[in-house]
Amino acid sequence: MKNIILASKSPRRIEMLSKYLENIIVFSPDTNERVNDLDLPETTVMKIAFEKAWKASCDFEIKGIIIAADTVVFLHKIMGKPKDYEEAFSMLKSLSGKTHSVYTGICIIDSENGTKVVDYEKTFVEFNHLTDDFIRRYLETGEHLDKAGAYGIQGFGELMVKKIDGCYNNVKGLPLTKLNTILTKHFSLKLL
Ligand SMILES: Cc1cn([C@H]2C[C@H](O)[C@@H](COP(=O)(O)OP(=O)(O)OP(=O)(O)O)O2)c(=O)[nH]c1=O
Repeated sequence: MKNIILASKSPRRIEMLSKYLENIIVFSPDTNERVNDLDLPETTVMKIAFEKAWKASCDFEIKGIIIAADTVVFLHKIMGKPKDYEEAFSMLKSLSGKTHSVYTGICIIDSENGTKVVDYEKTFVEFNHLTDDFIRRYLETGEHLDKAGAYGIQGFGELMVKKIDGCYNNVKGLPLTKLNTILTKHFSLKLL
């Protein structure tokens, strides 16, 4: 059995993958996640996921199947993790009462034989109308800090969601169904 290396520091990605694969090795590559406003969200997430996996394949001495991902929220523009309270507030205000999409790019590289696959998943999320008071109380929880679009669907952010269309785990940062399909098809590895 090959080593499975998750190139991520995201606790959600670690938890989701560990549910299916024992003894995954976690390595967090040092990458510069630069977003160009003019790029398409799908191109952006696939490019950043590739950079994370590629950097891990270059920098990590242990070889194996490397899995990396990147998530953004998209509504008229790409939203990554908010840099401060004001940006988080304005992100949630702009998402209020509307449907946005969440894109996660995934990249899998077998650093033993060079096989590489890059893909993405898209999920639509419709938000309720959010009052300024609700947004302020939500931001007080601090949950938004390390999350694209300034919310976590798996946490208190669930109170904002009116409807979701697509893969739930994709919103949390790892589209497990798509990942399983790719691992089975190209890497002879089944999650279950
Ligand atoms: C929209 C949304 C995002 N997120 C998270 C998933 C990602 O971890 C994060 C977006 O940041 P990313 O840059 O995709 O990932 P990361 O910096 O957390 O981890 P790493 O680069 O080391 O793999 O937002 C949620 O947990 N819940 C949500 O509902």
